[in-house]
Amino acid sequence: TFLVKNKSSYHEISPGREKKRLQRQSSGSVYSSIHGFSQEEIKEKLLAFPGGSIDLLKQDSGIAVLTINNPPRMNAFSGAMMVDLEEKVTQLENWTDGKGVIVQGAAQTFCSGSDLNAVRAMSNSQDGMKMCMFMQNTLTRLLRLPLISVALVEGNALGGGAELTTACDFRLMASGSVIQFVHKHMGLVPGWGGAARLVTLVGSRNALKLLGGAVKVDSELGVHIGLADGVLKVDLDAARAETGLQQAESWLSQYTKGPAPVIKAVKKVVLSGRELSLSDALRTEKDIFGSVWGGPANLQALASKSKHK
Ligand SMILES: CCCC(=O)SCCNC(=O)CCNC(=O)[C@H](O)C(C)(C)COP(=O)(O)OP(=O)(O)OC[C@H]1O[C@@H](n2cnc3c(N)ncnc32)[C@H](O)[C@@H]1OP(=O)(O)O
Repeated sequence: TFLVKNKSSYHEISPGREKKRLQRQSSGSVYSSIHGFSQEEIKEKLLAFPGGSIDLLKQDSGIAVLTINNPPRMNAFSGAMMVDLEEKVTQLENWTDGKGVIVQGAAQTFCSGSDLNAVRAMSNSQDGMKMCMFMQNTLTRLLRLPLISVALVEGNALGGGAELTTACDFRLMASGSVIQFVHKHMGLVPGWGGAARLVTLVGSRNALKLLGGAVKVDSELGVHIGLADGVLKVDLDAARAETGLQQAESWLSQYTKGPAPVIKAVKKVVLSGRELSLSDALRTEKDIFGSVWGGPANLQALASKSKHK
């Protein structure tokens, strides 16, 4: 009963609105002081809820591993982890040699969303809105990184954890794993940008079914509706079996082979095509093209007279 999305839809935006949107996009974030939002004020409040960490491992391969690490709470996001994630995204934005990033949960489960203890303590609507704006900013910057990103989903990705998976370019699901937007059961809707991104990924009708029914999306359904890009193999021979992370790294490396400036340029042209109006995307593509034309990788390819057989 789910729609299989096979083409994107486009809509027109007025020039004034588009200009404002582009200005905001150039900083990567959605909200700033012009929206009455203070990043530092909410950071201070979030830091009152400690526990867990977000761990970043940058590897020589150009692929980083970002781990949501709070196993005693099924990798739920404490306030401190929200702040930590923002800091790690800043580090990834500044990683010159980076090409890709894998987002995973510690201890073979992805993430169970917001830490419910922090949610209870911040249940007034002002704090909730500020937390929502903070996480939208961070997850939007994660999706806009000039790196190809993959969510490696093992175990459960629930609530905010499901939203986090949509802030990556791709999702790989282990068999037995589940992505579930449980928000309705909590009397909520997604607030970390997950609904907007879900509509882009699976279309509005499938998104309505997933949110309205709080549907448990397993790997089969995930692939069917285009939410998941692949299923991790289970090899019963433990000696030969690759871990989920190893499989995700080899899957991602198909797309990250080559010099970092070229891979970053690939991500940037796709990002502008995804987010901008056609004429703005074309102008942005021209600028990005200009950044690689005549560059070292381009000159080397020309000198080697390579054939693409
Ligand atoms: C805009 C953001 C919206 C949101 O993200 S709202 C939060 C949505 N997430 C949830 O409601 C998840 C609730 N948790 C669950 O459904 C289950 O715990 C879950 C993840 C399926 C795992 O089930 P089980 O394997 O049976 O394990 P369990 O229930 O005994 O959990 C182990 C320990 O983890 C804790 N935990 C799990 N999810 C949590 C959360 N989100 N916040 C805070 N603590 C959480 C759980 O309380 C338990 O702790 P303890 O061992 O009882 O001390």
